Amino acid sequence: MSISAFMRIASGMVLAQELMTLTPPLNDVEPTDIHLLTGMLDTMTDHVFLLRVEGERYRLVYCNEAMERFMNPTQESFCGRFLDDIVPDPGAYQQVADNYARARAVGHVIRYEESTEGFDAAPLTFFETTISPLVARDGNTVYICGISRDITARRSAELALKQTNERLAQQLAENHRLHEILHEEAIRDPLTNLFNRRYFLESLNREMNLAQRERHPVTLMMLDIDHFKKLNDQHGHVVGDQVLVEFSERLKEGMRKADVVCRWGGEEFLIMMPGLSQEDAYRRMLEWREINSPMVFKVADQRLTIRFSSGLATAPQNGVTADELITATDKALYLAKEAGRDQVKLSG
Ligand SMILES: Nc1nc2c(ncn2[C@@H]2O[C@H](COP(=O)(O)OP(=O)(O)OP(=O)(O)O)[C@@H](O)[C@H]2O)c(=O)[nH]1
Repeated sequence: MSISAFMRIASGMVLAQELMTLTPPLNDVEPTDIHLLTGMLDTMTDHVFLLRVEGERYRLVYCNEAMERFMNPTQESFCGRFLDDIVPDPGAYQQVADNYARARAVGHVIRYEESTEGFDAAPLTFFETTISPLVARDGNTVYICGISRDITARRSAELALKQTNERLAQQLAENHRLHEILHEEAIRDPLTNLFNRRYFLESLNREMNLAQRERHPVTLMMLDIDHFKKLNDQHGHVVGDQVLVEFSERLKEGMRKADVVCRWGGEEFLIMMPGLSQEDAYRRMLEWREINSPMVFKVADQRLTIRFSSGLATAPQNGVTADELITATDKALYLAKEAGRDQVKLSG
């Protein structure tokens, strides 16, 4: 007979003796029942153990073969040792002891997850453990019996799944961010960051339909920097670009949130003002001009002064489609240019 087989039989006998000599007795248990039981327990892959309660300490009096092999590969004597000796790490021991105290307090089976972190000579493994207090007739808990199932593989799979999910969530957020950037780039003019022509036309068509249904006005205003070619010729294209950027900023600052400000092309800007009558839009434009015309910039140590012309047209009186309204606005702007520039003209 091998040493380990002998030890298993001895362990069964120890358990039988343990349970039979209890005062007061645990139950009407026969030694043959115990041998049968330990034989069965040794066929299990789960860890089965029995701890005797000795004051505040727990002494391991039985563990099945699977647990013995796992915890004690050197085959040194394992049963009979106190738990605080088997689990030397105070934090890890406290966790185990807390669970036992909880089971003793509630007086029935409890289940929890634990790991071998802080255990002596055991590889890091995760267990799902079920323990039960065995209570003697006098009401005292004399044993804690338990069964631990190795859930390391499940835990690893769960962890891998969690990590995969986190990665996917990150990827999704990144895709969303890129999508937003692409969308922004698709609707904005790269130099001035104002809305581009395509976005403006989409918005205007939508707004015109809504305005028709709800019977509210939509006013368009077109602005064009006067003699911009001259500015470019005198100061260079780069300075011209800076003027366009600065002019766009001031334009945005002066408009309402609901207004759509667009770079229509070159040095031409188009603004949609939903719900604003021509009179109100005109008044606002004059107020804005008071502050901003002439517009003075300091670009590359030079003081530049620009002036601009604008035209206003309002739906429905100057046009009921987007095309009609833009044409009317363009004509009003042309009138302003024809009249000597640096002014606002109304359509019709
Ligand atoms: N710097 C710069 N210049 C531009 C840009 N787009 C168009 N332009 C210039 O804007 C100028 C527009 O000139 P014109 O259409 O003759 O208009 P203008 O000189 O402002 O004359 P009026 O509008 O009649 O007052 C041209 O010289 C274009 O090259 C741009 O993105 N950057």
